[in-house]
Amino acid sequence: MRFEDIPQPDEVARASAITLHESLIKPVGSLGRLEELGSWIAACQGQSPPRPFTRPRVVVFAADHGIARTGVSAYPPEVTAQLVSTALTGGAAISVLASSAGAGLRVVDVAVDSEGDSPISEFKVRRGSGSIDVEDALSGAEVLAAVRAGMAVADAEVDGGADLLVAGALGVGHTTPAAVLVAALTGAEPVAVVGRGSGIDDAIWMRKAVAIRDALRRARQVITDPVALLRASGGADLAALTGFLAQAAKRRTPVLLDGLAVGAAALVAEELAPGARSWWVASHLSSEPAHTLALEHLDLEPVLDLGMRLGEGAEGVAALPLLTMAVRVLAEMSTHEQSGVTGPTSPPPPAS
Ligand SMILES: Cc1cc2ncn([C@H]3O[C@H](COP(=O)(O)O)[C@@H](O)[C@H]3O)c2cc1C
Ligand SMILES: O=C(O)c1cccnc1
Repeated sequence: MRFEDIPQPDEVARASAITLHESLIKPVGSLGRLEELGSWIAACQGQSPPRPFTRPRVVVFAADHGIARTGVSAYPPEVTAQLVSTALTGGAAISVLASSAGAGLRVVDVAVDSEGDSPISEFKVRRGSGSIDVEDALSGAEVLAAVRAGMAVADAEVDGGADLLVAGALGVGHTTPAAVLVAALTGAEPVAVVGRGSGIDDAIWMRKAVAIRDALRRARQVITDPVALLRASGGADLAALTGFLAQAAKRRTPVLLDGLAVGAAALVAEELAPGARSWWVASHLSSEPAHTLALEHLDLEPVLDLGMRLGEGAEGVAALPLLTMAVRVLAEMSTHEQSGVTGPTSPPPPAS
């Protein structure tokens, strides 16, 4: 599986937004990163000024992980299903943050270890995953089903009018496979990617480091094949996120990336769909060390550094209000000409 011909954002629209910024009533460049973000959205939409968002959507992929049974998380595996229910009824961090930022929330159960069908389990590929220190996370058929599920959700969201996507993941234990994917794709040593996840103590940290070392040994055998890597060392959430991020790019839809799990999937998605990263912005730098490595590898500069380490889309949606501001600046601010405000005494330096 490979995504050919990922389109690129429209550089004419980006240049036009940069020129528009120079004519607005503010010293040139004075809105800093907001200017760059606004121009990026103009490029993604292919028009300057860009349209303010009408349907931003947070999509959170939920899954359990076999490795969690070996004791690599601060919380027991049943918490995943409980968190999914809470996210749906409005009490989770992402429920509150998405609602505050004016974004709709969709939770997709791709492999939660729970019984029965529910409206969010349409794309469920299995319950949990294999314990990646000793076995594959998924079968060959399951990994393809999960990647395709992510693609189908991206298509459904874009067809439903989503004009900005935020990707998130929820699942006890997922910082372990995410760290393994990052180490595999960046060449980092196991110890450099072990983070505190959900708040683990030193004893759990040691177990997690061993699990990551053992899983990485297996991962390195399939390093050149992104789908095989997801099968061996990922999980259904990470695979679905990979499909989601690649397909969003294919559909010319900008995405705000979340924390470690999404950063790891983004690394895999860029391997499968070269150039897809032009459609993504890193919202926040997680305090997970592997997240820093993933963003450096992707050459993505995080917008925020608030000391968050949560995932579940919360880190991703945190930058949405800033992105909304960035778009509205271009769409609504007056130019010197419109307002009669005198421009600079000397011509502005060329935009960098
Ligand atoms: C109550 C609660 C809410 C969360 N929201 C996100 N996570 C985050 O922590 C988990 C990953 O960390 P680890 O790999 O250490 O298990 C994931 O569920 C992730 O989404 C949560 C974790 C908990 C416990
Ligand atoms: O960045 C993440 O995705 C993350 C970090 C800590 C715990 N859970 C998730």
